[in-house]
Amino acid sequence: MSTPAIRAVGLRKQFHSTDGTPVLAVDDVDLTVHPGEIVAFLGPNGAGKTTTVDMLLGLTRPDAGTIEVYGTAPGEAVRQGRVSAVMQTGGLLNDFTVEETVRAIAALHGRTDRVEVVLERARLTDLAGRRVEACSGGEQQRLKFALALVPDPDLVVLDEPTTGMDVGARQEFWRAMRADAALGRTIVFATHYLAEADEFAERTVLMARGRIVHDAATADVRAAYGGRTLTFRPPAAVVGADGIDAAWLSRVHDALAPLGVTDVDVSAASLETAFLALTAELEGAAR
Ligand SMILES: Nc1ncnc2c1ncn2[C@@H]1O[C@H](COP(=O)(O)OP(=O)(O)OP(=O)(O)O)[C@@H](O)[C@H]1O
Repeated sequence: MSTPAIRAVGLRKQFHSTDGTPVLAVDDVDLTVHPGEIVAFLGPNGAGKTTTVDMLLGLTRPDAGTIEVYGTAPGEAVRQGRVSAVMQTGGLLNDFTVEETVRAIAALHGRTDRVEVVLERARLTDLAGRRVEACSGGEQQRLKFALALVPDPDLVVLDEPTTGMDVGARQEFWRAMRADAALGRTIVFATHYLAEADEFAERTVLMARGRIVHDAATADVRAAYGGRTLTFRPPAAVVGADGIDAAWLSRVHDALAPLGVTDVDVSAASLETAFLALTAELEGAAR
């Protein structure tokens, strides 16, 4: 069996909040990721995703446990160019163009031969001459992705790379990632969004309160946690400016209760659902 891309055993990290209360950010995490896997770390705010990622990159030292990346200490793997990261925050120089930024980092790595290919992989070739400050948030994240690819790493770690992007930019980002991953790179990313794990990762590690609570094929995690929502359209006559007529809704509740249906929820379609429906409609109309 080849050396695992990541091997963590009994990882633990504790912080102290401002009032001195201990916070166990990562609590006894065991994790093995094999080369070529695409793994999502999924979990709510404060689950411990970023702390785990930081330990993976050698940015934070665990209080207990061990972590190896390709059989060596994380910091060493980063120095060897085997691991790169796309972090939530982090500096890009506003006055540089996209291409100048990539060239500068490529020169530092002694890999100026990689400039064209990484621009292409991050779908930035057409934006090469644009100044960083004129790039959208999504384009700047793709630029960070391009920079991460410069040393041709075996493993790319992304910490919530699409936070703050609109749906279109998110999809563009993942298109670039997916094309690159198809070439065999190992990818680990942290996200809040089940949809991102669902679309992109073959394996999902679900974290909550510092622990791994589920680690399985994404399809299985979806089946266990995704749930299903049944939606229906009420007749127009019961929908007014203030929403659905309360008496009518109460009759719906009464009718459904004997069937064992609970948590009947009336909500506006999410932005994502609405966006996808709209684009499908537009594509349909264009055909
Ligand atoms: N430097 C720090 N000092 C004190 N507490 C910290 C520190 N870093 C993280 N924590 C705490 O550790 C816990 C885990 O945080 P972490 O950032 O790893 O979670 P996360 O899953 O990445 O969350 P998010 O999705 O919000 O980024 C949280 O309760 C957080 O407040």
